[in-house]
Parts: sequence; structure tokens; C-alpha cells
Amino acid sequence: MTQPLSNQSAPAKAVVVAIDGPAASGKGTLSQRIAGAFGFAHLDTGVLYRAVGVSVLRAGGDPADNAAAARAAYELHPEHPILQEVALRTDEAAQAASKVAAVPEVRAALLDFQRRFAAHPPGGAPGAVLDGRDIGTVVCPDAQAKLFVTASVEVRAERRLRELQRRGIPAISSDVLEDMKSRDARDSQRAVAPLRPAADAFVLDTSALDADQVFSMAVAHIGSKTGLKPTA
Ligand SMILES: Nc1ncnc2c1ncn2[C@@H]1O[C@H](COP(=O)(O)OP(=O)(O)O)[C@@H](O)[C@H]1O
Ligand SMILES: Nc1ccn([C@@H]2O[C@H](COP(=O)(O)OP(=O)(O)O)[C@@H](O)[C@H]2O)c(=O)n1
Repeated sequence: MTQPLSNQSAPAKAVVVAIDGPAASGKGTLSQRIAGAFGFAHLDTGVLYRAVGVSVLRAGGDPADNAAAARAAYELHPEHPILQEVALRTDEAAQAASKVAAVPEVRAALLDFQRRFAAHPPGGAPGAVLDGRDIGTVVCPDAQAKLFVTASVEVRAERRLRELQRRGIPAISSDVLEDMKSRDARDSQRAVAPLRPAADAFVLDTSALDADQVFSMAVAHIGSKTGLKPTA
């Protein structure tokens, strides 16, 4: 009879929750609450694309220029101070983000960092929640639970407008709505990793749901997929 080499078991594989959806659908709000409730680490992947877009603008470049966008993506690293800047929240940053996000080299450059975060969540957390556009389809296709959070474009624009006003960032209602529509179109129609629900995602339309209702439904779905219950 063969003896086991060691009685130490391998470290448990991190649980991954993928949360995708269009702009201002409530991905970030939900992801933070899920991460807090299950003791998981959270990565807002949109921040990475926003940082690349803003870096290109600051260097005087055009976010739609593949070479400039790819250069900025390769220079981004997890400790880069730009990742903490409030300037990433503006409409201008969002527009630049969705332009660099269509560049295949940019997506490839950011992929490793996202996958490492999912496989080895910081702080030894037992799991990770990643939110973005392509988490369930491309970044973590094996995620144990996948949610696709959406809402009507008018509801999302209204939510984003109120958020910008709360943050003290000047914004005009019609501009915010236009930003949502143009990003929805660019994000859904690009050739690489377009915005769409994974075949096995739970699609949650939050147009008429408050954040608490969305959270409860997400917890129930994650529980049904992983057997886990919130710890906090
Ligand atoms: N279900 C909800 N009902 C109402 N407002 C919401 C809901 N979910 C999120 N919000 C608010 O909408 C805005 C955008 O949410 P956020 O989580 O940042 O979206 P995303 O990460 O998808 O861009 C925030 O101000 C947030 O507080
Ligand atoms: N995983 C991701 C995350 C963001 N993005 C891009 O980055 C832009 C900004 O993403 P975000 O999540 O910060 O945007 P909001 O939903 O917060 O408005 C999006 O419009 C996408 O073009 C992406 O392509 N893939």
C-alpha cells in the first residue's frame, strides 16, 4: 500500500465570485458588500482600465491609439499611485477607459494581474470578488458563482449622476446619459471580451430593486452555487 508523502492537505482553492454588468448597474456596491459578508478580497477591475485611459490622456496621447494604450497598460502595476486617484471617477476617465479597453494588448496586459488576484486573494482571504465586464466570460470562466447585474440606461445614468454629485464632481445629466449610452455601445460591440452575460451567469435586473434587495438575491445565488453563508 502506498503511503501518503505528507498528511498536510493542499491549501484550499480560493472561491471566486464574478460580477459583471454595464456602467453604474451597481456592480461595485454589490461586490463590496459580498466581499465584506463572506470575508473575501475585492478587485474593481474597471479601475485598471480607467488608470490606463487617464495615463494616456496625461501623456498627451489618444486612448484609441493602440500603441499608446498598450504602453500605459504595461507600465501599470498594483502599487501605482494613480489607482487611488479620485480623477479616475470622472466621465472623461470612463470614456478613455472604454477606448483603451477595446485594445487587445491592453486586455492581455491586465489579464495576469486579475487572474493572480483571483487565484491568490490578498491577505490570505479564502475567496475573491472581481467586478467588471468580462470576469465571468474571460478572466475567470471557472468562477464558482457568476452574476450579471444590469438596469435600464436611464436608471443607471440617474444613479451615476447622484453619485458624482455626492463626490463633488461636476456633472450634467444629459452628458452622463450620453456617456452611459456610448460606453454601453463600445463595450458591447468590441471584438475582444465584449460585455455580455456568461452562459452560466445569474442575470439580475436591478432597475426596481434597492441595494439591500440585490444583496439578498446575490447571497442566495452564491449560497446555492458554493454552499457558503455570509460570515459577517
Ligand atoms: N440597487 C441599487 N439601487 C439604487 N442605487 C444603487 C443600487 N446599486 C448601486 N446604487 C448606486 O448607484 C451608483 C452606481 O453604483 P456602482 O456600484 O458604483 O455601480 P458600478 O460599479 O456598476 O458602476 C452608486 O452611487 C450606488 O450607490
Ligand atoms: N473588466 C473590465 C472592466 C472595465 N472595462 C472597461 O472600463 C470602463 C470603465 O469601467 P468601470 O467598471 O470603472 O465603469 P463603471 O461601471 O463604474 O461606470 C468600462 O466602460 C469598460 O470599457 C472593461 O472593458 N473590462
